[in-house]
Amino acid sequence: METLVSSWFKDQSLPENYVFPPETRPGEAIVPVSKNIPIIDLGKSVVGHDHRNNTVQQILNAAQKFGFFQVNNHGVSERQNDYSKDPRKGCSLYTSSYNYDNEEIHFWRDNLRHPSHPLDEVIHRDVVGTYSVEVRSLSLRILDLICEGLGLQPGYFGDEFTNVQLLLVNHYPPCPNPSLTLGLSKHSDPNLITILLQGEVNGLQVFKDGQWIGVEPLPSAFVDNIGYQFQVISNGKLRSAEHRAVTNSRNARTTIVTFINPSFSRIIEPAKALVNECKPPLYRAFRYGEFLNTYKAVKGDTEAALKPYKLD
Ligand SMILES: O=C(O)CCC(=O)C(=O)O
Ligand SMILES: [Fe+2]
Repeated sequence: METLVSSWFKDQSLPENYVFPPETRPGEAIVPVSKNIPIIDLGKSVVGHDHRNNTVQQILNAAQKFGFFQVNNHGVSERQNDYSKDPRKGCSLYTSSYNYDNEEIHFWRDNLRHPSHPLDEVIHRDVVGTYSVEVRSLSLRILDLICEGLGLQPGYFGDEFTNVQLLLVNHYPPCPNPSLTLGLSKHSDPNLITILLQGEVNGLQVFKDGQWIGVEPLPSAFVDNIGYQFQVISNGKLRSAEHRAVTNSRNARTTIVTFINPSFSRIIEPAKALVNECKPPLYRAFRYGEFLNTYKAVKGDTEAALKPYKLD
């Protein structure tokens, strides 16, 4: 395994193979934190029909407009999580990305990847197990609220749409030259929906209308974003927004990511209820595993990822 950035960054200037080309590096431009990405109080969705409808509308609007929103009063308990490496259990600790060997330029981050559902594969069962169960139920709750807004039946995303759940920890050490490199380059997430604990250090940015906007770090809130699969299933109604992680020279940043994924063999296609003569399907059916191969091959080219599946 390549050495983690965390173990060598201190006495170094930025190595050549972390310098992004001018068109993709963050540069010196200041990206303001946006107050427009909605922060939704999920507690309100349980106190009566009107509040619930209102929450559904807020989430749906955010998922359509930004592909991103934050939720608080989400029911996930606050706790300090402690993760470690266990090669026997499919838990992996690596630097940059799983594709290190094929990268021309590396990301300024270390990463821990951890299977978190089904639970019999889990280590640290008490801490990671509880966290995973709680975040899973939050994800399914958000999915149900979105289903309600889209006109899909509750539970639409049961079974094979959601049964692979991954937990990743990103660690971005302080960086000697944040303007030249990235923690993660521009991408959309390949999965159905992502639930991210951003912590208190700024760094997540969303690409909206040709501009980068910062996502406000709110330690007690979860950031939620729509993945490619949800864009397809919603027949283009929801957007899988492009985003990236920038670094900074002062503070290390650690984020905890939960990816909710379909199983590899699950057929993904626009939901029948969202397709009719006026709204023909925008995408052909494919298996999730097939998409993942395309996603890996196009190396973060967000246009190219869905291209083979688009119908004219
Ligand atoms: O660490 C972050 O802020 C973003 C992480 C992310 O986008 C990802 O892991 O896909
Ligand atoms: Fe992402």
